[in-house]
Amino acid sequence: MSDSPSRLLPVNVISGFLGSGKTTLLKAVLESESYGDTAVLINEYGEVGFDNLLLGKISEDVVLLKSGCVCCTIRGELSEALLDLLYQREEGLIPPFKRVIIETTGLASPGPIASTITADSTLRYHIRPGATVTVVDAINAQQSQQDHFVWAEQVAAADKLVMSKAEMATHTQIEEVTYQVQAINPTAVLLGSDAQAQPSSELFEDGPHIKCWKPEQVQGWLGPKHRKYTMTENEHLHGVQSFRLRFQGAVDWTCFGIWLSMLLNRHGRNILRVKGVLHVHGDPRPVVLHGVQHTIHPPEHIDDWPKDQNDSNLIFITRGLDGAAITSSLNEFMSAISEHPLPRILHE
Ligand SMILES: Nc1nc2c(ncn2[C@@H]2O[C@H](COP(=O)(O)OP(=O)(O)OP(=O)(O)O)[C@@H](O)[C@H]2O)c(=O)[nH]1
Repeated sequence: MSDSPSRLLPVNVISGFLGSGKTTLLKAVLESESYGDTAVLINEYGEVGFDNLLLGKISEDVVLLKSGCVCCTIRGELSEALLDLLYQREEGLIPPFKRVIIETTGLASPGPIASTITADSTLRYHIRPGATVTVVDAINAQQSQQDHFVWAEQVAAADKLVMSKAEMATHTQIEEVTYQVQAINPTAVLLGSDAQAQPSSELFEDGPHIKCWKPEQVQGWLGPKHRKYTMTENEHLHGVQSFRLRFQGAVDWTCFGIWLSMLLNRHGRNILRVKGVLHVHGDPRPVVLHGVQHTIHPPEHIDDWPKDQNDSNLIFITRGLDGAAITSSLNEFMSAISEHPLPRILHE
């Protein structure tokens, strides 16, 4: 294959802080006719990949990267996964594809993905960095910028920015978030929720950063207020941990919902993300639950349990709160108020 830029396959990135709406965007992209020939890599932080369950019926060939962060701890695995996709395509083992989309973890800085591609002596003759689309959560942008430096890196590295959850935000919040992201990245096009619900064929068109991205440049884009850009391995993961709650037995939904609302109300700043599937009393279908900082999104049903199992699994990504404390709080609360037999709750 020639290495002229137009012949190289673009590797596009969907970035955005935890719970901002990356998978929601990816799902819409994969449903759109413009993106039928796309290979997908998903990188999740935490032990259990979950996004592929939600995407399962749309794209059964999704490749899950190992738990860890694609911008630092598993860069080698990213190269291998890309090489493997190219090999399978060449051998006709998977349908031909014209682009790759990587959904990063909400804690990853997207920039190093481009360096991973261009530094690899094989990859760089077949693929090239494509556009980065960063999803910005209108409700949580301010808190996330204040608490997590990587939020600004994600915004700075974007060719396009998509503002999610605008319909949940006030007019003032939207204006503030617009100002906030344009101050960091004035050249990126800022798109609204429409772009997330119905992504256009231009969404991943090459943008201003593609030909010139270098990690040090992020410092320039972020301006003097921000600390010097010195990404060390795992630095941005400092203090962040993930664990999984597993329930043996059905859950009392009302009781669980009250507990979770109280928990996020009190500790939402340090509960960066909760997501998972619950088996609730009296409902044969799995209930999908999403919590993002102080917000609990409306639960959704999916049709089937994966692989004939119906265990509830919830992944927590927290800062300074451990699994034992949260499990014990849930056990105590459920024992005190639930009228149903209690499930056995384990954290792993
Ligand atoms: N109301 C509303 N909800 C949204 C929007 N975008 C995403 N959500 C909800 O936000 C929650 C998290 O969305 P995801 O797409 O899973 O977010 P994510 O960025 O992939 O999450 P992580 O991979 O865990 O970082 C889900 O309940 C979505 O339905 C939006 O524009 N409006």
